[in-house]
Amino acid sequence: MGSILEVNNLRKEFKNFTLDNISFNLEPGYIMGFIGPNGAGKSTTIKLIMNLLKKNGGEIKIFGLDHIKHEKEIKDRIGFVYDENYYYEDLTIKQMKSIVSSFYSKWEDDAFNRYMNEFDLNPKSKIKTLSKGMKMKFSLAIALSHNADLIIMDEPTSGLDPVFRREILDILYNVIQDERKSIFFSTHITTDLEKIADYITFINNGEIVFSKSKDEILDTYAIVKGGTDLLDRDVRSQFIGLRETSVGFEGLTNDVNNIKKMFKEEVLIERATLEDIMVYTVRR
Ligand SMILES: Nc1ncnc2c1ncn2[C@@H]1O[C@H](COP(=O)(O)OP(=O)(O)OP(=O)(O)O)[C@@H](O)[C@H]1O
Repeated sequence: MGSILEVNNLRKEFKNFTLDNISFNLEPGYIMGFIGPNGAGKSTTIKLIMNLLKKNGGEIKIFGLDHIKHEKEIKDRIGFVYDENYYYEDLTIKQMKSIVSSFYSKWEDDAFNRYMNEFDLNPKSKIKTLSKGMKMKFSLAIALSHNADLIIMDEPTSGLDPVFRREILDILYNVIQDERKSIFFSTHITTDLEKIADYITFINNGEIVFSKSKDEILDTYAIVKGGTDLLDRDVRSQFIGLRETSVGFEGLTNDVNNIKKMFKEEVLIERATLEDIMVYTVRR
């Protein structure tokens, strides 16, 4: 089976920002996390994928099909969760569901009702009375109730408490178990990705830093700690980012084997978290 989502050399120009040369692939059965600092271009990329913005260059294929030529067919198979609420505030959950469900050919009322119970939402509540977290739960219930093969979400866990976030992660993990579906979502909560993502795509300043498997990232990146006496120009250049204090240095490498060879027992090597990788890379 081919890729579920294929992005090649995607380009979008705004007056003060350019997203350029964005490429990555997502295969069936996997979860990809999309990370990057504020303003890196995550929402823009997601809007381009969903054809909510017009691209200036590149190619996007979903289920092997061009995302514009086959937009209707593709969107029937995508569950989309977006950080801005796009529902009619004066309608109840039930009324809104009736409108939205009519757009999907494989809508499943049983699944939706199950999520309503699971998420503790009352179908009679008006949308405008829902808290931010409850609106997110409603969006998720819609996205998960029409047999979508690809779930795309822009910061779905922001504004959710840790208990519900964990619940969501478990649900997402279950979604990919049949190995046909995939999930692509942006988040600032990198610990969530450490729990469930298979692949991480990291963008900064409108460009890809990497798009790799989480295991490969966590195997090659490391935090190195040592005394300042070890730092000369050559050594400094081995690090992606470096923080110096009066007693020593702490740096991020993406070639831990080389560092081990260079310094042997002279430095302390620790596992880098996704947050370390993001912070050091952005600050340089
Ligand atoms: N419609 C627009 N017109 C002009 N500039 C825009 C538009 N939409 C986004 N931008 C700019 O594109 C850049 C990337 O924004 P984007 O929302 O994609 O970032 P992000 O990675 O999602 O950030 P955050 O984590 O803060 O949500 C920003 O500099 C933003 O100002």
